[in-house]
Amino acid sequence: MSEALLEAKGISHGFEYTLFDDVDFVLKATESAAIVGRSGSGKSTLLHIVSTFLTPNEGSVKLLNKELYALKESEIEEMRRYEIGIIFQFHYLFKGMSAMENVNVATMLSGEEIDENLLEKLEIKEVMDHKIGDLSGGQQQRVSIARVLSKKPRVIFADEPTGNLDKETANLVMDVLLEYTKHNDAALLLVTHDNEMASRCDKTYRLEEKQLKEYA
Ligand SMILES: Nc1ncnc2c1ncn2[C@@H]1O[C@H](COP(=O)(O)OP(=O)(O)OP(=O)(O)O)[C@@H](O)[C@H]1O
Repeated sequence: MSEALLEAKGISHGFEYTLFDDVDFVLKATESAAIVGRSGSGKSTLLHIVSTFLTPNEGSVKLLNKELYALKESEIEEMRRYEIGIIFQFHYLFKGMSAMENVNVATMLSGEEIDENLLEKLEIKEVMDHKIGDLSGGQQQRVSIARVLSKKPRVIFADEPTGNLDKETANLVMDVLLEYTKHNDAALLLVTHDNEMASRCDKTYRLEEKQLKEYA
């Protein structure tokens, strides 16, 4: 059986009111899972909790066999830099640099070669020498995905990775993310409003009534 890369136990969190209560969640190697739910139900908050960015009010998160919120800040930084890939709506691209220079930063960290195939699949190969600021929002989003995958992360967290893409491009991005996950013994957790993209994952969960329920 595949090993668990992410294990969340008894997670409760909220701000003015409780968003979710006593949530358990496991994600295994090669597995992809989507979280859907109404706007404001707490999907992004849950994603932040399991991806190192927010300590829950209650519960524990084990990521790559490390008890997340017992780690020192420097260990968490290390994990973000080398072991996990984060694709959030706001992407952290360096605006003044070209797309290729941005991806180079990641390959320098991973010690991997730039995967030309990946750039081709994401349909950004032709624009890699353009400055980030000269690319469209959707192109920038795909450059940020190329950069994250070039790092060869073991777990990928994505918040609306296909949010501002047309359907065809969205499917292409999903192809790339799912293929990466299977071929690299990695895991993918994504938050989306797009049921069609969610249904392409191995598992779909809905956050409702303060619980995470798996879709049949
Ligand atoms: N740092 C914070 N401080 C206070 N309230 C917050 C904070 N972060 C999120 N919230 C609140 O928690 C609730 C859930 O937000 P969250 O972004 O997790 O929902 P979501 O399900 O991802 O929504 P959407 O689908 O609209 O992106 C919202 O009411 C939001 O205002």
